[in-house]
Amino acid sequence: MGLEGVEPSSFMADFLAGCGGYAVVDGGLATELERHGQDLNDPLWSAKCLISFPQLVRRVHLDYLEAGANVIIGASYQATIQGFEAKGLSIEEAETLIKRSVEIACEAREIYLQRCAKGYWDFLDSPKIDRHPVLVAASVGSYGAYLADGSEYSGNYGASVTLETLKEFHRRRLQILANSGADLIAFETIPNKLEAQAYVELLKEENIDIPAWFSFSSTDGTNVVSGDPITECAKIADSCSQVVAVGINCTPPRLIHGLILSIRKVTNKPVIIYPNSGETYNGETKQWEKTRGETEEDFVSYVGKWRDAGACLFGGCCRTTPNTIRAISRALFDKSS
Ligand code: MET
Ligand SMILES: [Zn+2]
Repeated sequence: MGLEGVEPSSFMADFLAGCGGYAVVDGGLATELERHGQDLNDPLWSAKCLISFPQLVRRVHLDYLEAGANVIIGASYQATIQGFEAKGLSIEEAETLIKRSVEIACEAREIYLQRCAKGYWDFLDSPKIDRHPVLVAASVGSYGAYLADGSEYSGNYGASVTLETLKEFHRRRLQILANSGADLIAFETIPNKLEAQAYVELLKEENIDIPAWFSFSSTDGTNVVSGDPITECAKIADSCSQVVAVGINCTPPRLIHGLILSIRKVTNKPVIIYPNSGETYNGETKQWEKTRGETEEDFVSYVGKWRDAGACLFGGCCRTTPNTIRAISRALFDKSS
């Protein structure tokens, strides 16, 4: 799609209008791959399946589209050149796999749209299914996600990691993803201000010509995981004309309402939210722990509140499934439920 001749702000406004005012984002990708039997306890996490089981990645994207997603996020969250090299792959192979993550999502969209065109879904009860637009977002996970040592959830990289370190780490993958056929870049689970700043500078320096969203994560409802205030992080996103949505992902549902209100104090850009299930990830044991996890119904009962607070794009992150996305879609669009 790209941005040639299109103002970033109208890109998102047009898309949201085409979706009926609000857009549905997909749910947890890694979660679904695991539910289908994949062991992702690996530094590459979901990106491991780009090597071992790409058909399953495509199937999961398709499941989310069938559940009502207007945006599917590719499997590049933890796909990095450095990570693939550590597995013995060449730089060329690593770059091909990163690009492949977007191609797989585009293939799923193609299959889905063909099925819609054939009227395959006529019997389904979703009135918007034959006309909902679909965007493919290329995922960029944080430097901490690559380290796979839990620092993705602390945002604490230590003093030796500077703005330049982060820019150099992200530069090449971002170039590849920007030229992969994706409609936009999803900077996800951003843990601190420094990394948001690095992304803003890279978007400019590399003349990236597709839009982006910035999505932060929080464990206290006021700050992102590093302790940097969400308002300061959202201001950095607001300063970049290429950013078409700002929001929160992989954060417990109960914290989302307050975070939407804080973000809206500092930006008029559309707000995107895709919370996790409310369980907590233990970086040491690499397990999700049910502290006060919400049920699917609890999660969905929040959707109206989040919409009233001003969010426009809604999905799920870790531990959410196509059922969560189907329920979100119904809550947003089906007046009878
Ligand atoms: C830790 S957040 C992960 C986000 C990514 N889009 C996924 O669902 O796998
Ligand atoms: Zn997540």
